[in-house]
Amino acid sequence: MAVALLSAKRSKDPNTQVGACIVNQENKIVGTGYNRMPNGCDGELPWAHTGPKLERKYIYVCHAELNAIINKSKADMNGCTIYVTLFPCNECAKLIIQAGLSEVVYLSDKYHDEDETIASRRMLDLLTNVLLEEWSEIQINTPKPCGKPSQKS
Ligand SMILES: Nc1nc(=O)n([C@H]2C[C@H](O)[C@@H](COP(=O)(O)O)O2)cc1CO
Ligand SMILES: [Zn+2]
Repeated sequence: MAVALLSAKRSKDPNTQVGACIVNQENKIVGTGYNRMPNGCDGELPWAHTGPKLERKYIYVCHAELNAIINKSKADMNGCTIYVTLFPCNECAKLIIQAGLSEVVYLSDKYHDEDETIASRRMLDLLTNVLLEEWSEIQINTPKPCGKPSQKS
């Protein structure tokens, strides 16, 4: 989950940064991702979360889970676990299931009562091999940059 949190830090979403990390049965990392615009579209699409539908991020952004699955280094993800900093939406739940992942570990569930989350839970709960766990709060302390302090005359 700490790696998922670190990945989230790369997101340019000004409102919600989400990170995901997929590990195999030996706990080796096989993919990471964060919410971002499709490749090559950075800076061209809106990050707003209000306003007209086509000027809001939602129809463009690739979710962290999608990116982690796409970035995977392993052909087969059966039996893998996905650590994600925010409970998956319905579209990502479908991807997670179809990719053969066995376990979902999440940190925040801030959209618990949204239809997308309810639908996601419904699908994930249907699979007995998908476990949902809540993590206690973890904090990453960003180290101060090393190197010489700039010299002022
Ligand atoms: N599990 C998730 N993975 C994600 O990558 N996201 C992304 C989509 C948006 O970029 C952002 C949510 O924006 P907001 O509605 O909190 O301003 O998080 C959202 C969810 C929640 O469904
Ligand atoms: Zn999603």
